[in-house]
Amino acid sequence: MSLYPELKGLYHLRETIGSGGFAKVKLAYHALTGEKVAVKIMDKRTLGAELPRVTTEIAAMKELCHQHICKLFQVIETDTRFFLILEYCPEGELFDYIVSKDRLNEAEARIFFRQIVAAVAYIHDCGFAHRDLKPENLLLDEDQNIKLIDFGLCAKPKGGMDSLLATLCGSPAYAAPELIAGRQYLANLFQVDQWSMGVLLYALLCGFLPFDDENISQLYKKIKNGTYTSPEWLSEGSKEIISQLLQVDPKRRISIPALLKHPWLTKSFNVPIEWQSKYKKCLDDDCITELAVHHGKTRGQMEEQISEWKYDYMTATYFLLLEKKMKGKPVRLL
Ligand SMILES: CN(C)C[C@H]1CC[C@H](N2C(=O)N(C)Cc3cnc4ccc(-c5cc(Cl)c(O)c(Cl)c5)nc4c32)CC1
Repeated sequence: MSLYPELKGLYHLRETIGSGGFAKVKLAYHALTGEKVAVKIMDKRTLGAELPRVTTEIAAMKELCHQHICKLFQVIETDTRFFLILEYCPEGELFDYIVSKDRLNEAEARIFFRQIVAAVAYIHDCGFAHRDLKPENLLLDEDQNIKLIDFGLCAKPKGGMDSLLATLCGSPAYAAPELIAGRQYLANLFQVDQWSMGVLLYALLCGFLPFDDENISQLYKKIKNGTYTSPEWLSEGSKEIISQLLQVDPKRRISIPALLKHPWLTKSFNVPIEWQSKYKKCLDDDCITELAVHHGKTRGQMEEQISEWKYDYMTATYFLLLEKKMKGKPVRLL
């Protein structure tokens, strides 16, 4: 009797590979392709007040499709549980990688940080702010590429623009000055990710945090004043980009467009960061053909069904066939 009958025949569950907060993450094999996936299992009873984080994460991940963001393949909801079927990242957390190497040299930190900036540029372009960027939320795939996870705290401020304007139309007399500032208020919501990337880059290059203190109010004081020290091994270039990210005033903090072409990031690459998604908008013919043959449907019927993006088993099978193709494996269902 399988513990999770909802997965029977669809996914072959293996060991637990991690747990975080209100979730357990297990390795599994997608039955039709044999591809490895990560299954994030959450029990609705223990979620309680955290439930909105799950619906936020699912809604956000359904809209995000990028080479440096952990892909959501399928959502299974029962009356007691959520199952998120996710892209498997065998090399685990970037956090553990930094700890294992004490700290990274500039060249290695640059490779990782370019991928992190690309992922953040993409989610900002999609209208989302992640708001929880840290090494624990950056995983590594089999080629040591960055995969951003955990969208439970992300916000879609642009979506908030309407409610922002509604507030002003409603009772402007009670609206705070930053609400009236409107555009600037929204821009600042996105700037929080730049600050976190500054802390991230510092951690990559130093192996410890710029702002740290056992006493939480001392820690807040350091953050609010932006006071941190730079170890002697940091180059002038590294110190300069970190200081542009760790600007206390969000208006003075470097913007994503400026970051994408910053000399510290383009050094030895000599090209601005290619942040756009490498996934094509149109459907992949080989995958559609293989799915149509396997399900005894026409290509047209298959394209119509996939285009509904129901995040059901069919969506997962399409994405995993595409993963196989991108890894140079045969586009075949078992
Ligand atoms: C401490 N964290 C907040 C949670 C921790 C849970 C295990 C996970 N993991 C590991 O710790 N390995 C060691 C292996 C591993 C392999 N592939 C994974 C693929 C996806 C995810 C994942 C986990 C969560 Cl909580 C998500 O929200 C999303 Cl969108 C994705 N975790 C994976 C994962 C890393 C993060």
